[in-house]
Amino acid sequence: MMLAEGKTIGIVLQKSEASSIQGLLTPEYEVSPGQLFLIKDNNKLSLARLENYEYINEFYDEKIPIVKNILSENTSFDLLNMNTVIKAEMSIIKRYGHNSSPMPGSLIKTLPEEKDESFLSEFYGVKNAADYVKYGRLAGSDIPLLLDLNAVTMHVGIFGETGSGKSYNMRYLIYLFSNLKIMGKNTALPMIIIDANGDYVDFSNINIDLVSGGRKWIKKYVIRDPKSDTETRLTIDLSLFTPKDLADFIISLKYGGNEINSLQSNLLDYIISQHDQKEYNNLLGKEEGISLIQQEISSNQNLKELGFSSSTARAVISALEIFKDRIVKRYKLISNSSSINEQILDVIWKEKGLAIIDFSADGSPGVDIPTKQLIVSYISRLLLNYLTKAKYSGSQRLIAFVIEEAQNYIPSNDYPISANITKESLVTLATQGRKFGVSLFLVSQRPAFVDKYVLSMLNTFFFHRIYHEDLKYVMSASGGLPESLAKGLTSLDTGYVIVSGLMSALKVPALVRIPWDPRLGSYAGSVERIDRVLIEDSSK
Ligand SMILES: Nc1ncnc2c1ncn2[C@@H]1O[C@H](COP(=O)(O)OP(=O)(O)OP(=O)(O)O)[C@@H](O)[C@H]1O
Repeated sequence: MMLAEGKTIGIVLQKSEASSIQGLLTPEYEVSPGQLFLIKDNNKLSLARLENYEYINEFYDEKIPIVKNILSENTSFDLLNMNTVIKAEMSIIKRYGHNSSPMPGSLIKTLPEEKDESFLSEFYGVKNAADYVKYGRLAGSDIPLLLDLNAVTMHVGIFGETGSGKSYNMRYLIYLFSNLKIMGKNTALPMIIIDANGDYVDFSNINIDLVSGGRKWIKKYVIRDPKSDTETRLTIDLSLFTPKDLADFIISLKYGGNEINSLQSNLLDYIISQHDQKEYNNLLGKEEGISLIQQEISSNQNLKELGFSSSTARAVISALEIFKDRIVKRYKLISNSSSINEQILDVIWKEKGLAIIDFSADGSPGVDIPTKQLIVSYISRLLLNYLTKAKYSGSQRLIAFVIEEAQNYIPSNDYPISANITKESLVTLATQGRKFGVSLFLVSQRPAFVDKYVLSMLNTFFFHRIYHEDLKYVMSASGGLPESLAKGLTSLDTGYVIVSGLMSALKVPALVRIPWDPRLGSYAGSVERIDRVLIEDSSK
């Protein structure tokens, strides 16, 4: 079958190295770097990406006196217009059933308007386009990019500066992954989302219909008293942590999360280690339990021998007091029957569920970063335990874990936040996840501040407009982008994204437009238009 083609807009004039060609395009057609075109050499079709272009005029040559003359004439602009063409540099990124590069004289064509499944299968060279998720539109065309769900466990990064459209993109992805149709069956990707700013909470109530196509279970978790039956209080189970993790956490909480006094932490580690793991929730999750531990410290005769001074002991007792006030009394975070546990993960798997952990100021008022880290670490451990057990008992499962503001959980060394409790468990998830069926989606405004090792384990990227300082990290994490796309990355319009990596059926980085859908667009985290807010009637 012959692939459909679009309008002819230019001609190839020269072919250089292996996949590089030069051509002329009509100036009537607006082009942008990174855009894709079909090249037709007799009956051989190739797909090419526009790398560079410039508008040139036939009079453009400073040495010719005519230029001076025409510039003083009124009609000069018309003249210039008439004789202007676009000189384009392109590279061939795909050849359809042949191995040659287009010869001079080949036609340059826009992508066709056609987008039925047989066309898409042929265009991308895949067996059956219906097995893929149709995402956005290739820039300058109506053709969706096909995403391969099979590569989702190779982890995904979504990066872009504030306001570049990350949350909208994530909402769009959640929407797509919530309404999958595979071999005629409705299904969805089970997901747990760390929602930093309440960007997804509406999916659990007012906009539940957008995500319930393939799901039978959707829940929002908060760290306060639930206000309605669509909310569940989040509680966690401390027996998943080691005494060292807990000691570090409790001591660091006292110092705002950024410092650990190792003597104090060692002392508390020693005390917690005296107890069975099953007791941790009763001991550290209840006021009485904490009093018991405090007494154990103050009455322990061995501490001096072990090298701990009484002032260290007093400091640990006061750290436990802070932990009690905040984690136990205020957040009521710890429970033997935690509200997210392996049974719930099983439900999330079976019902293709969506769990939204609302870390916004509304869902988790006043909750500090160390506590959020404890929760993220807890969920990572739970996920790995659950999926590992499932795998060893012979059944492959899959749960995606979306982490917004990833720099707070797996910071690079340059980022002034310590995150020992999450870093290790997330690195394990990233490395082991593929085997056991975890798919990490890391979302961040500042990829430069995300741990390099974890960045290197992501294999699919959605790059929105990024800060100049992040360019270097983005380039190295993604294994390089073609210059045409890289140079536009810091000025990309909102609504455009560069998709690269294993999930993309195009195999090479592509510039994609994410269509705006007002139903997906109105949500808690979106910025209101200031001008509209200002003219709203304040007496209402
Ligand atoms: N695909 C799109 N098409 C048109 N407009 C868009 C698109 N995506 C986002 N926008 C606009 O850009 C605004 C910012 O988008 P969004 O909130 O997704 O950015 P963000 O990168 O998540 O920002 P932040 O990091 O501050 O959360 C949206 O409120 C919306 O008005």
